[in-house]
Amino acid sequence: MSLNLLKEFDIDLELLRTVLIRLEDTIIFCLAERAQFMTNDVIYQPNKMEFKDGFSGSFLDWFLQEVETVHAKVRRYNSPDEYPFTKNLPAPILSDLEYPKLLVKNEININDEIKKIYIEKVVQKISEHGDDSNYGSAATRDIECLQALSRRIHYGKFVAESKFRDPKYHDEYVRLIKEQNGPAIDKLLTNELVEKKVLERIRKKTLIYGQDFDSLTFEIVQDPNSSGLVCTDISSSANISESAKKSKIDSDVVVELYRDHVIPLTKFVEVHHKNIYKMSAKTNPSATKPKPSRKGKQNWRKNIDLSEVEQALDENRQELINSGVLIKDQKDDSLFSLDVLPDNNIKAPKKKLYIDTVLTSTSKIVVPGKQLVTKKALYDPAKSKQVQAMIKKLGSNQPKKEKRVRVEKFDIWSESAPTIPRISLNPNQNGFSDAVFLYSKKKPRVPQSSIELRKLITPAVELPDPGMSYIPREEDRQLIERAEIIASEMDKNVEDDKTVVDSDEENDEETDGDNDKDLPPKKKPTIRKTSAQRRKQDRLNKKLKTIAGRKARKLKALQIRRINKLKTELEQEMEDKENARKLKLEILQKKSLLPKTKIGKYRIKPVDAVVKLGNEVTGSLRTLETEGSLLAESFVGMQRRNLIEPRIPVT
Ligand SMILES: C=C(O[C@@H]1C=C(C(=O)O)C=C[C@H]1O)C(=O)O
Repeated sequence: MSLNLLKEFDIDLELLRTVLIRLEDTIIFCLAERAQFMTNDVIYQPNKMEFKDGFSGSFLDWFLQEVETVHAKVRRYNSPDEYPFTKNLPAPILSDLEYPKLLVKNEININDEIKKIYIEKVVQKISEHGDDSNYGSAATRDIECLQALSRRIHYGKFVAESKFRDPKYHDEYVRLIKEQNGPAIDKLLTNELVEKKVLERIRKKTLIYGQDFDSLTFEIVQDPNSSGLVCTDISSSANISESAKKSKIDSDVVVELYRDHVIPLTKFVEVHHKNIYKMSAKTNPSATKPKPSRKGKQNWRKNIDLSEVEQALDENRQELINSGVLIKDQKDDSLFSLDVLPDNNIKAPKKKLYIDTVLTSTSKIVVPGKQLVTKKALYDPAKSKQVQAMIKKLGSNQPKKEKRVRVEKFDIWSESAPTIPRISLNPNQNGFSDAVFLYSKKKPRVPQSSIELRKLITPAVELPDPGMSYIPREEDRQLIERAEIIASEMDKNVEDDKTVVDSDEENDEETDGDNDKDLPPKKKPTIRKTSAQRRKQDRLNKKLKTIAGRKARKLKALQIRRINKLKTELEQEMEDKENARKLKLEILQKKSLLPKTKIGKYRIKPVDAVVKLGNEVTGSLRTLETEGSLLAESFVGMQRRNLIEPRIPVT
């Protein structure tokens, strides 16, 4: 039976259940009708067909949109029990019908979920897989099935409203709604006995409606309670396997559809419909307890102020429109998510940071023992183009390159320093890096501490020579005088060396300057000439060549002579330097063996021999006192041996 919702009626639960039972038949017959056709999956897939009106979606969606547009225009969806699958339908072209306010206003619509389940789970089970091109017929049956399922499931709103008003459970509902306890509301709404009956009835109906009636035998008799006829003693002559094969639709599929989808979705709608009261329970407790109506149930609302309920419903409606589910019903992980994944768009900066370039060391100075700077990193004039051009120009009279010698690693603390062959530091001959190599491998001169020296040549306590306090021995004094002469010579030599080295450096600068002048001039850009100009130029060039040739030969001979002369001078100079260096080393060697003349700023003043002359000795020799003081002499001796620093006594 179907309710006329335009009329006020008592929203009685049993009445509502009869509507649901009636809808069972509709659904079973619609499914049986759809089962005539193959699945024709292409009608559910978007963009498989080209629509001339530019629609982009599936064939079924297009069909639904067109059908529901017409239904919307004739205000089908103003009815509280009708819900469209298509969004943004046009407004009715007829004036609105006035429906009694049975339900609080709400927008709960789960048709998307219903369509998804129908296409993916129901059609695939009631129809044979394949494509029979009956796209229009199949889609028409689909729309009938979808609309019947949608009505049945959304009837849950009426069932919920009816149960909420039941005085026996009203307070319990209000308490659970205040607590927003969805599961408890679901439990209170559930009636397992009714659900069991529904499934049994579905099974029977599907088996009977679906089977072949010709094989049935039954009595048709007058209904004693009405003028109608009824069937009795129904039996089937077909055997079981035959009847199952001929059934229009598989009863298991329909029972499964109700058990797993229709009943759960109906209760989902009931719970959500109940929840939309939650705001009223919270904000206006009095509004939740309906006052007993003086004129029976029909007028019970007239005594209650529902403005707060309306406002709460509007807020909930907005939540349901936005997300289809009330926010309080959603779990935290569906509302919030942690972004723990790395963001791949952030690319490491490719460009080297300026600070890194500033901080990287570009020094070419090699720390001895550290990783040598590679040859490439160092400028090597022997390899530069200009030098190569100059060498070519001056012919092959260049001094032969000395063989590059590598020395092995050695222990710098070993007693004997390895003999390192002398290698010229001229970058043209051995390569600047070789020179660096040698210097970095040369045994660093370990300064001998003066204490060690003293151990070598002076006893810890210098005993005064016999007669020292009076007159030193002749040979001793001569030795001291000679040492002083050598020391003064050495100082003089050091001065000379300084001047010699300076003059050498000046010479080097001069020759370098000369070299720069000899470098070949930079190329000038060539300008294209006419043939006459070229011929004239050739003639000129020939002339110049002969002149230049003569000049060049002269210049070359001069330079070659000059080279030889330079070479002998250079060798002589190198030899002198070598000798001077050897002499200097010898002197330094000898000097290093002598105790330091002084430490600190002050020299030890030479002490006159402490001796009494003949005319100073008076009186008896018995009363003669010793001259000088052993302590003082030892003190001066320690200063002389650089054990203590000579100081000027502060008086
Ligand atoms: C519809 C009702 O509420 C629930 C839903 C049912 C259904 O969808 O068939 C059946 C019983 C209840 O669990 C009802 O009580 O009749």
